[in-house]
Amino acid sequence: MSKEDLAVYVSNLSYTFPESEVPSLVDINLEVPWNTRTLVVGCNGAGKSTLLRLLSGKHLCRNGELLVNGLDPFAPISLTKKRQEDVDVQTTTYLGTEWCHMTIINRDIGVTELLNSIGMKVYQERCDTLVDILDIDLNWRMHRLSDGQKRRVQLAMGLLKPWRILLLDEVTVDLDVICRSRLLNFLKFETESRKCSVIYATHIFDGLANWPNRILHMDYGKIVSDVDYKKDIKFTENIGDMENGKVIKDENNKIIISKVNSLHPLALHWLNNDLGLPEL
Ligand SMILES: Nc1ncnc2c1ncn2[C@@H]1O[C@H](COP(=O)(O)OP(=O)(O)OP(=O)(O)O)[C@@H](O)[C@H]1O
Repeated sequence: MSKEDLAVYVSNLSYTFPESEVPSLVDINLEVPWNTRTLVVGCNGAGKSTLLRLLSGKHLCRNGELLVNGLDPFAPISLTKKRQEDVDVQTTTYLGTEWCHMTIINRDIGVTELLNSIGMKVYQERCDTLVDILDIDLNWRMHRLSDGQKRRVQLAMGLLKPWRILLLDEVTVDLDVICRSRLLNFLKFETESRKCSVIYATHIFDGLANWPNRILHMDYGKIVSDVDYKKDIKFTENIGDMENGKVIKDENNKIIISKVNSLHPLALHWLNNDLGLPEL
């Protein structure tokens, strides 16, 4: 497959912020196919946001090559030749945590007005779905919302227009477990039903089993592990006399994860009860 036909193609990409002497990304090589969900994992400062922001065209890449949907993400829209099939689709949608702190969002403005301003009527069916799964009340006023409620509005706005590549930068951190799980299901459905891919950087792994196709581990600006979820990972009841939640590699280099103690099912159970919903 040619690099233009991939969702994302990155070759020998290094990036140093203008104010910095140390590179934030070092020789990144990455190919992301269509209809995939990639998780990006790493310590604070590992380079996850920098990578996602470069993919979204927020910073100019000077060292290396970067293509998103076959296009240079930093090139002005007027110079990019969109394919006919992409005319009604956004190439990238980047959703980061900073949105909720913008003054414009924290005004006395209604959710319906905000959604209308970005084309709610054009995407009415998608809008209804998003309002439903994110449990949004269209009468909400932004300045009176909790952080998690603002986040849900951000997600509904960000996901309203269909995108080819969705870059999620830890935006699910303040969602409750039900909302997060519905959102993840929606994104899974999207990637399975139309031409798109999701790259999701997170520190929260509860409820993510069976979601990704691939997991990238970043450290000091480099991709240090690249794991195929189906091929390279196996969950098992227990590994010999090892404690819960341990990880080993077997003789074929497959990653074996033993049973994990998690409070996630309990939280999900309680919140489903609170909302009068059946167990998923
Ligand atoms: N605007 C900036 N100017 C200079 N250096 C920066 C800037 N933004 C980030 N960095 C540096 O780049 C490196 C990677 O940061 P990045 O935000 O990509 O990490 P991250 O993996 O997303 O971390 P976190 O999990 O904390 O969000 C860090 O060393 C950080 O200090």
